[in-house]
Amino acid sequence: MLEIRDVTKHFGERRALDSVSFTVGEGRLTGFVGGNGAGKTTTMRIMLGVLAADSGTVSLDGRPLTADDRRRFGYMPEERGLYPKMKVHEQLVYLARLRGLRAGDAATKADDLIDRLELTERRDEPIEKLSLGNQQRAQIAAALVHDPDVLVLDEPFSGLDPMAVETVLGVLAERAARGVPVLFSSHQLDVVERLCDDIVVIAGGSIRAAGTREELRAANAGKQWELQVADDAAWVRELPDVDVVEFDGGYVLFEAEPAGAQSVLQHAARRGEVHRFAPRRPTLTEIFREVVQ
Ligand SMILES: Nc1ncnc2c1ncn2[C@@H]1O[C@H](COP(=O)(O)OP(=O)(O)OP(=O)(O)O)[C@@H](O)[C@H]1O
Repeated sequence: MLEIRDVTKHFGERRALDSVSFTVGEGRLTGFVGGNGAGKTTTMRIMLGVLAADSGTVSLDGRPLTADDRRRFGYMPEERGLYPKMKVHEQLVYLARLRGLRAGDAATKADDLIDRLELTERRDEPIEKLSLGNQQRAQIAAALVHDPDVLVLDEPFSGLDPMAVETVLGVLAERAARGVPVLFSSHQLDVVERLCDDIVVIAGGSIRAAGTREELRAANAGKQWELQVADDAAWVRELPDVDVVEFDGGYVLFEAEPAGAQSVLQHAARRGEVHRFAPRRPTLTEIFREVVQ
């Protein structure tokens, strides 16, 4: 498990991170979401040891991280850093060799990733000749080629078309399934919501929410309830302490305290058939809006 605890970082007078703590569990795909300037890149750089924290710790399986541990990390930095003139396969082999792989292994792993990330036809082209989306795939391959023990990826999905997002997701999910903790930042809340086991939300340099997708949705469920009945549900409007938010025939979305909601259910049951009654779970976009305020 990768753990960041109480990390604070200033740039001059400006506090970029304020006592940031969260964990990335083994085999968990963890999405790190936050608006521009929220502190994602700074947090990731500190995890990788590219930047020093003012205070706080980063540990792996309960021990402070060492330089050796970090050699076993796969990192995709915000500033993409492949050699423009080097060919895709050549570049990946070079990086794998730097990380200590033997020539034969490096070549096999490079070719596997090139195939998995659908770059086969670009294998022997220089990076600078690739489209931006394909350069991005090559960057992801570069972070994975030495079979890292931990993955930290800054915006791996930016600039990818929906098909490429699926391809990359598949590759990351495979690594997670082997037990690798995977942390990636993203602005694409729909991707994070669909894919992640765990979600960490940061705003203004502090963590605003963290947990499994379901925990976050349950914790932020608020006071909204959904009711679906067989007949017209206009009567809900007449009840005290209930605010109807949306209404369509037999469907009502309303706000109420738990006791008020139970009273709506009792009314509904007395009147006829109840098809559905449940607290409404917010989407990640709604939670995000709520917690970053
Ligand atoms: N090297 C630096 N010098 C001064 N300020 C910095 C530096 N790096 C980051 N900051 C500031 O720290 C804060 C956090 O920035 P960071 O890049 O970590 O945010 P982010 O969440 O990655 O944003 P984005 O999604 O826009 O990349 C911002 O206010 C930023 O201006």
